[in-house]
Amino acid sequence: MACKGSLLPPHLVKLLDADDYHKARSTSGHYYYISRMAMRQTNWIKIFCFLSFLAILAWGCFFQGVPLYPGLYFGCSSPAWKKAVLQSAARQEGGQMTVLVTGAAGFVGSHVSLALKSRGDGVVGLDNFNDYYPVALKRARAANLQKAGIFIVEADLNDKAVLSKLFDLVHFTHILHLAAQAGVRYAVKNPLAYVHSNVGAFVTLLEQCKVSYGKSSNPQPAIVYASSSSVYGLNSKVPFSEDDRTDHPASLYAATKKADEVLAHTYNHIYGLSITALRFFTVYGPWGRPDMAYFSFARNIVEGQPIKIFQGPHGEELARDFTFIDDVVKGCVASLDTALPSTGSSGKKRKKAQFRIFNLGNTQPVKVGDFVSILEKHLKKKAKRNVIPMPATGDVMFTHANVTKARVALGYNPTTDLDTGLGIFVKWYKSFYQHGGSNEDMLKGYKPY
Ligand SMILES: O=C(O)[C@H]1O[C@H](OP(=O)(O)OP(=O)(O)OC[C@H]2O[C@@H](n3ccc(=O)[nH]c3=O)[C@H](O)[C@@H]2O)[C@H](O)[C@@H](O)[C@H]1O
Repeated sequence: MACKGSLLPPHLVKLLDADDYHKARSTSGHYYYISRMAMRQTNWIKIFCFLSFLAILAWGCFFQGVPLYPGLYFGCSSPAWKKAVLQSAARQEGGQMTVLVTGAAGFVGSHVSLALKSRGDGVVGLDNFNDYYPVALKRARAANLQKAGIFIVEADLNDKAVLSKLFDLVHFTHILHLAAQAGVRYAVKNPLAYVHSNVGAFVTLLEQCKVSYGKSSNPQPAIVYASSSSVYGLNSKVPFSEDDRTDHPASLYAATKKADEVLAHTYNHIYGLSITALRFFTVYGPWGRPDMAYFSFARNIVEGQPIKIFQGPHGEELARDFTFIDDVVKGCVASLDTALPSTGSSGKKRKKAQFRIFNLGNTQPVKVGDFVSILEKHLKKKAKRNVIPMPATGDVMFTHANVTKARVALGYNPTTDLDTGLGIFVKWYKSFYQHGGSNEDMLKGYKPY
């Protein structure tokens, strides 16, 4: 095929003169000669490889529903994508509803999706797999969902085209909207991420829900979504009750969650969407968020790194109403079960629709120092405590939920105390990130803000 110029036998020189060979390139002073025939063959091989690559890509994108790029959905029109969505949305024996869970690869979203699927409800997930914390953990949660038969549409909620295709395909009876830019402190660093995900995406979703099924006049879905204890902001009256005013947010995160509550009211009022807001109180547990204190403190303690414990301006300890994931899952499922149908149709309200707000807390606030002591006990290792003044990044001094309303309307009854819940978390943490295991490096280099 190719000969080094300096080694060409004399009979080939003749051929070269006859221009049957092509001077291809020069390397360290030597010319290479490739026959024109061989070149043509090589070019055909290249073209064949390139076309095969394109064919495989097109097959993956079209028939397997693989996104070409986040938000760019070739697959949304493909038979395989539609089949996967419809299979995931199909109810099994005992299932009463068909739910779109946004943020399905997130902490709370993955737990509730599995709970719904296990009792037979149809569940379709949606998640943008953003990299606020290591994506590998989200992928691992998504793999659990996939094993249970739950398909996650990989898209940004702001992508109207994807939403519209999804709603054309499936008649969702309920939306559990948990997708959000989470984290109180990171909002000082990246405020627009919160506006994009917590405000923009929520409005995009509400707009879709308001017009959904306009043609067939089916009811719009009922919506249950994640608000936050942070809306109580600088309030001093405890425990926090849903009737309290929420006009003094301490962080931009809290302000976006408050904005969601106000927006939800507007859509409920104008379009008859049935809407339930759930104010979560520092939810923790297995498969949790590595940016949160219980997780990042556990990691630092295990690795022998110091932890920063914030304290108030006069040396006061901060306290949180830490709430275990299993209790929150029960609250989410009960909210879906008790949600009344929306009353609007074709974008018009027919009559007043249900509008609810519930605290989902544990009702037993624990000081951060005591919470660290419980972690130390379960990890069997002392923390290197570094007590510092609370930075001006949006934290509040305490949270404490009154859950009477949720008890009455949802039968919500948190039963897991912090000691029990952290014990379960630590067990999961140690098995998931065990030394020498395949997940050990998952958090390498990650530092929560
Ligand atoms: O209920 C909510 O609405 C929110 O709960 C959660 O926020 P927080 O209550 O702030 O939880 P988390 O970060 O675990 O800090 C716990 C405690 O440790 C203190 N804390 C934290 C970090 C640190 O380095 N040092 C420290 O003392 C810190 O000051 C705090 O006192 C969710 O992240 C948020 O998305 C939202 O859902």
